[in-house]
Amino acid sequence: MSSQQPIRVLTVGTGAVGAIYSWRLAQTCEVTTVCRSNYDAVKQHGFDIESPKFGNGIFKPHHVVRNVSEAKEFGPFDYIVVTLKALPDMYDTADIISPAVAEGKSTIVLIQNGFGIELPIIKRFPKNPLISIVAYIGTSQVAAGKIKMKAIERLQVGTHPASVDSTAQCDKFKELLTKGDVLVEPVDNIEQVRFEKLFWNGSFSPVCAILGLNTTQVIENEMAVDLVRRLMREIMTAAQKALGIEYEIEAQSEALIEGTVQGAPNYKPSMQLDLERKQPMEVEVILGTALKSAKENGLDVPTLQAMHDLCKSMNIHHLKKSQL
Ligand SMILES: NC(=O)C1=CN([C@@H]2O[C@H](COP(=O)(O)OP(=O)(O)OC[C@H]3O[C@@H](n4cnc5c(N)ncnc54)[C@H](OP(=O)(O)O)[C@@H]3O)[C@@H](O)[C@H]2O)C=CC1
Ligand SMILES: CC(C)(CO)C(=O)C(=O)O
Repeated sequence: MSSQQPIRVLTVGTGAVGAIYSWRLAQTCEVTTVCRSNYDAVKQHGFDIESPKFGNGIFKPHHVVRNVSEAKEFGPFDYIVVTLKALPDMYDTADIISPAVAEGKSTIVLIQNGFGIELPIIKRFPKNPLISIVAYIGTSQVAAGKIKMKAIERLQVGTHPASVDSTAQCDKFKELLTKGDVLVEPVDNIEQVRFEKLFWNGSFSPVCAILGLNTTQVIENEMAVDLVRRLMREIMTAAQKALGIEYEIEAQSEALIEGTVQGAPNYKPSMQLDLERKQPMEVEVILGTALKSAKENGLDVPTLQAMHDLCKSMNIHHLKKSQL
């Protein structure tokens, strides 16, 4: 990166999360956003963002394009930030970003939920640096280009052991985020962080989604919250085997439920919002990879298996309906 050149960022999948972090990075970088259904709204008016943390404002990216091929004229990009939903059963993220990836040069940044999302990218672009980010944020695109964010925001940022050494690129990216007032928490073991996020995302999210109940309604329903507990226990047991870490399974499950009572009342997880909108849920990266890991380690996880199959069935149903 020369000091004369701006740092160029391409965001692919600029919805709720992509809009927020594109905005924060645009404080120091030249940002191009790939917008799909929100293209016309964003091209004309920019993103209209409401955020108790960052303030309210209109964010006009430096360039707004319809797809990654169109973005190429504004590259080469130092960072390609992926904020698509992680849906490996629906599309191949590597295919989508490939027109903009300069071999060995562009750093690929994943800001997505799920465990194991890095491996297909590393396989396809083995020479490119990779940064893996887990987001704790509540943000939603309520109309095309209109983003509403809740107060709390934090990113856990790390590199992946299977990628080329990406330390320098990761350090620079953390600096850019921090300059945009993002709360950055560096992490050494991103796989552990991603698996541990499944304790909540793999339990509350599918139960809220399938039952159509928010977090408080689930917690107040004895049978529903027991389902959450069983999922948490199975996913924690799977993580113990995969990561070689001992968890206080009972105590940690209860703490997560109590933490939800205090910190996320009446909350609809993103999986629930996806199902309400009849959009695909991130089933494979949230439930499927935990299930696969449990099976590889010889564990019996009946609740996780059933929840995976239920959610996957809903995805297949909505996909079929959308193709009619
Ligand atoms: N929202 C949140 O609060 C949180 C989200 N996350 C994670 O962050 C990630 C992003 O989530 P979020 O921002 O909420 O999702 P959104 O659905 O708001 O954004 C995804 C965007 O990707 C676009 N997109 C999908 N496919 C393509 C494609 N082939 N080419 C170009 N654009 C495409 C969608 O466009 P279109 O509108 O046309 O479908 C949409 O704008 C997910 O992994 C999610 O789990 C993690 C923590 C919290
Ligand atoms: C855990 C949480 C709420 C963090 O932002 C999330 O990832 C989701 O809603 O899916």
